[in-house]
Amino acid sequence: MLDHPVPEVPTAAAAASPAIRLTGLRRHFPGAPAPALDGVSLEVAAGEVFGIVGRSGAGKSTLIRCVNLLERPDAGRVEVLGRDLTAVDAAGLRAARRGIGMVFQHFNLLASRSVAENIAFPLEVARLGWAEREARVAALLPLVGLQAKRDAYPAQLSGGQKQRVGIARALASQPGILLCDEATSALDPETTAEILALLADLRRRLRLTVLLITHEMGVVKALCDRVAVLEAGRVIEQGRVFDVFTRPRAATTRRFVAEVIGDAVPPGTLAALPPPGPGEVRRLLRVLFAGPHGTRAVISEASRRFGLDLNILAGRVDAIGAEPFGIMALAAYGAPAAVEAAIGWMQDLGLTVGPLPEGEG
Ligand SMILES: Nc1ncnc2c1ncn2[C@@H]1O[C@H](COP(=O)(O)OP(=O)(O)OP(=O)(O)O)[C@@H](O)[C@H]1O
Repeated sequence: MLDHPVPEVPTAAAAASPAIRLTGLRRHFPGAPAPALDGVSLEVAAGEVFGIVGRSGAGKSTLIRCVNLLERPDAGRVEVLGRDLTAVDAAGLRAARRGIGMVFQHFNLLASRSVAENIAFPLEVARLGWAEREARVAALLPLVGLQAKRDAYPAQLSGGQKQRVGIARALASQPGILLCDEATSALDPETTAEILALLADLRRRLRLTVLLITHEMGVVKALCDRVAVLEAGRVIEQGRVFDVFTRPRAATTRRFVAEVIGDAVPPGTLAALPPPGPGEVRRLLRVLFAGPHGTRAVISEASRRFGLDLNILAGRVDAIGAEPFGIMALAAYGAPAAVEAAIGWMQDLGLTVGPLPEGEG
């Protein structure tokens, strides 16, 4: 087990102060037509895993690099564990950076150094003695499952093994905060799942605060407690992963979550639906059930009680963390009053019922 400093029991005030607080960050690269960051404010609580998702060019890399000031914002504050890093001197910044580990998409290992030597590298830079470095490396290798690869060189490792080295190196200085810059984007799906499981395990064991950026909602779903969606340098939506996934507000967020939520209506489905019969309406609905019960029983009971035809266009029962949910796209056919009554009945049961968002299908 890694001899990792266990955080002191937080006082009420300390528990309330975030591990990372970004306020009004702006970064406009010279000559660029628009700012990469355009007033980003975020708080990451101690011990949480916070994901930032966005398309290519949204500003994710710039944002995460601002947290340890690899990138200096033009304006705004970067507070880590209560210290404003934009205001500290070079020595203060070096010390603060030792408390912030970083994992990179392309691993950034030194090819001429063995696994153990790569992991020890930041400790050499920090001028730790040999015995202490050896002890840290010996504790980290089993933690990332690389005991057998101690003396191997990066060229002899798979992508997943390389990233395990990258993670161990990031943890070598026993940081409380881990930044992950697209840590699984260069890996295949199976290896991605292994690395995500490793990060989840390490986060729990070492009580890490994790800030990660990704363009994959699957990563957010697997690992994060909260998520922010970045678009054109701005946060357009943020919240608990469960809430953002099940009730996305922005169109961009809906497109992102559709990848993993699986309630997207297959193309052409709506055009192929029959028209409503005489005296009937057709309502296209999105029904969300958050809780331990399935949606299907509710749907069939609504159909019987209100004499409706309910055509399921897409749907899925899933869970985010320990929170199960069911989500469905429906075409409801029936008398107008009966359709309204059925919607009211489902809402009374605690389901969220709304129109199918524009552009579906
Ligand atoms: N060093 C730089 N000089 C000039 N422009 C830059 C620089 N770094 C980033 N940019 C620009 O800033 C914007 C945001 O880039 P950034 O890399 O932060 O986005 P991203 O969301 O991480 O994208 P990706 O997923 O493709 O890496 C882009 O328009 C990019 O071209």
